[in-house]
Amino acid sequence: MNASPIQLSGHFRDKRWSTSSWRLKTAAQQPVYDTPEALTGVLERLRQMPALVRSTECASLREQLAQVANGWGFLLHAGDCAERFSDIHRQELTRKVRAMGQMGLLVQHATQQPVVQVARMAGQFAKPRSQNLETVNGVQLPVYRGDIVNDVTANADARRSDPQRLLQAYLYSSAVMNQLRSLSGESLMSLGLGDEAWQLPLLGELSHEERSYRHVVQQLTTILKSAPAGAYDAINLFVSHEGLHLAYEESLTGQGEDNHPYNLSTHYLWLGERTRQLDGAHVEYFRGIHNPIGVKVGPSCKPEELQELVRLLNPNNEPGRLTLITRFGKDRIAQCLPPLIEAVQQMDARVIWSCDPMHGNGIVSSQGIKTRRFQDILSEVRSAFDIHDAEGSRLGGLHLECTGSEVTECLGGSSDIEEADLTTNYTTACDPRLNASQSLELVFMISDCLQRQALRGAFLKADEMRELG
Ligand SMILES: O=C[C@H](O)[C@H](O)COP(=O)(O)O
Ligand SMILES: C=C(OP(=O)(O)O)C(=O)O
Ligand SMILES: [Mn+2]
Repeated sequence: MNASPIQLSGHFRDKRWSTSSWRLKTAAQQPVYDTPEALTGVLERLRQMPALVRSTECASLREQLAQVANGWGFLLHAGDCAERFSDIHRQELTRKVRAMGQMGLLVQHATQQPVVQVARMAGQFAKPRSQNLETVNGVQLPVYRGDIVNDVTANADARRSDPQRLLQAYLYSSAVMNQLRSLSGESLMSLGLGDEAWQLPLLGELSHEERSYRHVVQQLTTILKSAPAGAYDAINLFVSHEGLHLAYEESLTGQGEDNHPYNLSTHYLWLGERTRQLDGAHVEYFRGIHNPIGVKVGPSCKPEELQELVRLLNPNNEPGRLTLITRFGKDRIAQCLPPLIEAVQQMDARVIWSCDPMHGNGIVSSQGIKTRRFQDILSEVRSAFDIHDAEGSRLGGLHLECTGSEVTECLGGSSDIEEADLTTNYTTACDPRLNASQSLELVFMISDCLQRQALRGAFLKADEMRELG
């Protein structure tokens, strides 16, 4: 169901879009290459490469997201902050897919509605940074900008922007896609969902939470064992990455089967908090592609600015096209979110609201390690549900940085990670991720909120059905 178009204000209305029109604008956060001819050659090669996704898959995701925007279902969007070439490893990928699947099952169990799962995977290689330079052991170096640009190792050679990495990023993405496609439709059980996979280390044998978590897992296990194949646990992941490195994104943009332009390297892209300038190159690129897209919204975003972004990115007000991914931090959400919800309501814009409780809750440990507290993450998600409820809106998605193994990057949770534990298994190249048990625990801890919003969705759906007669 399409809503009425949103009146476009301002300068974009008559301007022609092309895959390269972003080049006429200022592009923030782009790497500088010292061998431009090598870059040109690589981009030319990328333009000839096969698509990694079909535009029909992007369109199907858009339709599924339209249901979510209309109040039915939930978007679970999760994965690494920064994928690494060296992490592309069969078993590691299987663990990530299994963890996503388990989170999806918990959401589905709580909501009894479809869960649309989008992984930050198969191309999440480019990172925007707060600073261009950093000092490591007294030496000043360019920052790490993701494996698509340079290497995280702290020396000048590794940190040089290398155009060949664009081709490597494409090839690694295609290897990941290949594994995901080979698993598509398989039963999650086939990835091993025994007791161990569901363990939350330290909830405490007799605590109320442990008992009710056990109960949910038992119910799920019974359902999974008796459900017809694929009914409840089929692996069905879409992939996404931040659309940051515009020359790369341009090279992999082509005509879809419906004749519209699509980014054919991934199903879904999002625009980052640092690159969503209204007159910037990223907004220009994003407005022309037909993939479903997201935009990060942080504390600096003013209501009128958000309205303009919504107009530019979803002028026809199509549900499923645009997700607003808010990331304020647990202490700022109460102040920042309500005026933005009201601004979007005023326009009657059909968007999905998703909560990213990771990027506003970063802290630095006493040993100088980037981390986040499980409790802060949980607190922002709970507040997001409450605020949407109070505003007559609906939280339709959750955006997490997490992984499938037991890393020690975020503090707290049932694995009770303390500052001193952070170095035990800290492997992220950028931001700290929830480990597998912290991710399950987080989703379990918001089951009550999910149930509540699912009920709202069910009422909305019933209204819509009545309207349709
Ligand atoms: O993933 C998000 C950003 O790239 C990351 O938070 C930036 O980190 P920085 O502030 O260390 O540059
Ligand atoms: C860069 C990211 O987030 P943000 O743009 O919200 O800072 C991210 O999601 O990794
Ligand atoms: Mn991040």
